[in-house]
Amino acid sequence: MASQSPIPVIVNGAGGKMGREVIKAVMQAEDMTLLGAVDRNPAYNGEDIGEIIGIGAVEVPVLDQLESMLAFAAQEKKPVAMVDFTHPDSVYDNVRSAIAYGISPVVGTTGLSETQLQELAEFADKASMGCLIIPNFSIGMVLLQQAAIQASKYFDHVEIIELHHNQKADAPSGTAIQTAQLLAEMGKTYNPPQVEETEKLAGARGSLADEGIRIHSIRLPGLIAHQEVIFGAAGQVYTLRHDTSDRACYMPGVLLAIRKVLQLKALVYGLEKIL
Ligand SMILES: NC(=O)C1=CN([C@@H]2O[C@H](COP(=O)(O)OP(=O)(O)OC[C@H]3O[C@@H](n4cnc5c(N)ncnc54)[C@H](OP(=O)(O)O)[C@@H]3O)[C@@H](O)[C@H]2O)C=CC1
Ligand SMILES: O=C(O)C1=N[C@H](C(=O)O)C[C@H](O)C1
Repeated sequence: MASQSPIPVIVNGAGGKMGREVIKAVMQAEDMTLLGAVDRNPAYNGEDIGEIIGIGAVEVPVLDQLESMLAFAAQEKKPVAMVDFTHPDSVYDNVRSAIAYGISPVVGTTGLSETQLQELAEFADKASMGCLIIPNFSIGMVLLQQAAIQASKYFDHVEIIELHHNQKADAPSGTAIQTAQLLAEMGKTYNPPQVEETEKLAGARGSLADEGIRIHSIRLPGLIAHQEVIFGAAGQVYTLRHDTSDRACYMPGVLLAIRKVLQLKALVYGLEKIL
């Protein structure tokens, strides 16, 4: 694995909760090297990212401008990957800039709209660049989604509950939206109405996603990231649940995506496509 020269990696959102985990994972991966760390927080600018995240100096200063980092990385002789864990407001522009500079994006940031995803796919296609957009990097969630797809063949009623920490900007979660899409792709409409419903408080029945699937979002301190997919039928309830207790759970998926993105020439959405 380490016989070839290591993959240069930029981490955008390096000082955030996920960015910090990615820095540690890349530092430990023998086939990768940390080329750059970007974070908009002015307090981090010029500081060693290793010192900031508590692993000791790694000789990589934080830059606060992604554009400067990408311009520098574009001079590399080897293909470079950029991991983005930032914010729904910035991720679209970050991905466009990376592709424009010939840097391959691995995107964990959620909150991209359908239109934005479509535009990024067209942009990556035109540039013949790989781009991975992964709403959830944990293997447990891929397995839950596969189990849900199986169950959807036998159950016509399903709702999703996603539960996250209360620092999360977007709702519903990217994972819940993707789970609903996967179920919708099974070619049926769920939850045929049984009675005429009235919401006495707006939002009581959650948000309505594709094909009649409802998503309920809970935000509380003490939570990290959790999801239930609940199927119901006469006389039975089938519940699938995934819980995260540490953001380290996402790192095998992130490292796999960094390795894979450099082999791609188009945008790919979802971890299940690269396993
Ligand atoms: N795909 C997956 O498996 C996972 C995806 N996520 C997603 O990743 C994203 C980041 O999550 P998390 O690390 O928990 O969030 P954090 O808020 O901890 O970190 C986000 C980082 O991005 C920076 N940032 C915020 N807004 C902007 C902006 N407009 N432009 C540039 N940088 C910005 C923050 O800086 P500052 O502190 O200054 O605001 C911070 O450094 C979210 O969308 C989340 O849903 C999270 C976990 C797993
Ligand atoms: O914000 C988070 O924490 C998470 N975001 C992703 C999402 O929106 O699905 C993935 C995971 O749920 C954690």
